[in-house]
Amino acid sequence: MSDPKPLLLVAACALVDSDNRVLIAQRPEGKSLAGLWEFPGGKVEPGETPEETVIRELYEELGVVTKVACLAPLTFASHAYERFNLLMPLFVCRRFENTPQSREGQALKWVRANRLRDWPMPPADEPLIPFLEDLL
Ligand SMILES: Nc1nc2c([nH]c(=O)n2[C@@H]2O[C@H](COP(=O)(O)OP(=O)(O)OP(=O)(O)O)[C@@H](O)[C@H]2O)c(=O)[nH]1
Repeated sequence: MSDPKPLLLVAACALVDSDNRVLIAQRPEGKSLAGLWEFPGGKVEPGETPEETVIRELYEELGVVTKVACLAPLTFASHAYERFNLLMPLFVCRRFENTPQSREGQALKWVRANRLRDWPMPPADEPLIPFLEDLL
């Protein structure tokens, strides 16, 4: 019998600009799911709240500064990947400082919610799109 699949907690954020577009980032070569477009975020480290994870990752990946009060929970993704089960809360953030810049070599794109399907995303993300379309 193989070990039960671990539950991986990842926190992600849809940054929304003044034109109601959402930021997506392309996963770089060499990582799992390379080439797919995703919402900024990452694994929740021990002792972190998901909000703290998002704030840390936005800064590390994009140089963006925000705070807990500017993160609104929108929905979550739950997806069974081959090696783990992903649970991923998705926050929305409209108030942040600094223009997002690619700090880890990832391509960035601002897209309208109703155009997100034009950009291939990980399977866990597809059910998130209607929530963003409704909101934006
Ligand atoms: N940040 C982010 N991760 C996502 C999204 N959708 C999705 O399935 N994931 C998965 O959640 C995990 C995020 O972890 P991470 O971003 O810290 O991991 P990582 O780059 O070190 O990649 P790796 O450890 O999978 O190679 C990855 O397995 C990624 O495939 C998303 O929209 N944003």
